[in-house]
Amino acid sequence: MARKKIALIGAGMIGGTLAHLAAQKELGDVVLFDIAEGIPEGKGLDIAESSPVDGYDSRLKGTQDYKDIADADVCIVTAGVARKPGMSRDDLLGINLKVMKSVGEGIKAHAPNALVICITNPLDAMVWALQKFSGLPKEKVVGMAGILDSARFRYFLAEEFDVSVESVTAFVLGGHGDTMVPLERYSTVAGIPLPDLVEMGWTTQDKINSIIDRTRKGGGEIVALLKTGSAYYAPAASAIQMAESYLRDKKLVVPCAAYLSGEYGLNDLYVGVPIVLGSGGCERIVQVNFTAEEKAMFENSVGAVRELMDACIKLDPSLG
Ligand SMILES: NC(=O)C1=CN([C@@H]2O[C@H](COP(=O)(O)OP(=O)(O)OC[C@H]3O[C@@H](n4cnc5c(N)ncnc54)[C@H](O)[C@@H]3O)[C@@H](O)[C@H]2O)C=CC1
Ligand SMILES: O=C([O-])CC(=O)C(=O)O
Repeated sequence: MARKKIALIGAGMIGGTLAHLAAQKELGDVVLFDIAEGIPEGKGLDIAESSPVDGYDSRLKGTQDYKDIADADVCIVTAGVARKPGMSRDDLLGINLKVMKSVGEGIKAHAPNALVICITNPLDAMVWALQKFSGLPKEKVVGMAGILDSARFRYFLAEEFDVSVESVTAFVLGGHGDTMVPLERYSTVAGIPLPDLVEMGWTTQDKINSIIDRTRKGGGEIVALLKTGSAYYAPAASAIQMAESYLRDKKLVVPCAAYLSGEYGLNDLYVGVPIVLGSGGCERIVQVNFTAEEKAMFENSVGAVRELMDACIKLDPSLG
C-alpha cells in the first residue's frame, strides 16, 4: 500500500517540528513547502539523515513549488509570521491573512482532497479565511488550538495534583485568545470533575483559578521566555495528534476550531468546540451543555472571534 502524504505549508519552527514528528511516527512521506529557499530543503535533509539512526522510512522533501504537494492526504498550515514579546496574536492578522490567500489557492489547485489543519494565528479567523480561500469542504478544514490549550491546562493540573498527565482530562473551548474558555466541570482527574476535587479538599478554588489564568496566558508565557518567537513543540504535537486521528480513523474527541452551521446557535464561523475527528474529517460537533456562566464566557469568546473576522472582511471584501 502506498504511503500517505503529509504536506507542511510553512517550514519554520512548528513546520520543522511537525516534519520530525510525522517522520518518526511514520505517518507518511513528508513534503515541506516554504517560500524561504533552502529552509525546507535543509530541514527535510537533516531529518532524513536522522532516519537511519532512529529507524524510520518516511521520505522527506523540501520545496518552493506547490506542485510537490500534489494529492497530499493532509496539509498542515503554519505559513505566516509568529508574534514576538509585546505583540498579541491579533497583531498578526494583516500579514497572515494575505498568506492564507496564497496558501488556500495552492491547496485548492494541488491537494483539494486533503484534510487541512490550520495553525497560523490568529487561529479562528485564519482557519475561517483559509476555508473560504481554498473552497475545500468545511468538514475537511479544521484549526488546531484547543488540544494545545487543553494540554497546557492538563499539564498545570497534573503538576498541582502531583499525578500523571495521563490521568488528567480537560476541555478548553472558544477562540484561541485571552477569552478562551477552560471548562472546570468538564475537566477531570481520573474522571472526577474539578469542582468535586475542590470539594474533596484535594485543591482549592484559588489554585484552580490561577491555573486557569495561566492557561489563558500560556502562549504569551512562552513568547516572553523565548523572545524570538512562539511555542512550537506542544503546538506541533497537538497538530500531529489531529493528523493521526484522521489518517488512522481513530475518531478522537478533541477540541478543535470547527465550522459551525447552527451548532451552539451559531453560523458561519470557526471556533473551538469538541469534535469527533476521523477519516471524514470533522465527523461530528459535540454540543456540550453550558451553565449560564460558561455560556456567557463562550459568547464573549465568540464575540472576539467575530471582531477578527470583521477585520478580515475589511481587508479582503471577497470574504464577506
Ligand atoms: N494555533 C496555535 O495554537 C498556534 C499557532 N501558532 C502560529 O503558527 C504560525 C507559525 O509559527 P512558527 O512556525 O513558530 O513561525 P515561523 O516564523 O518559525 O515559521 C513560519 C514560516 O512560514 C513561512 N512563510 C511565510 N509566508 C509564507 C507563504 N506565503 N507561504 C509559505 N510559507 C510562508 C516563513 O518563511 C516561515 O518559515 C504563527 O502564525 C504562530 O502565531 C503558534 C503556536 C500555536
Ligand atoms: O502565543 C502565541 O503567539 C502562539 C500560540 O498561539 C500559542 O502558543 O498558544
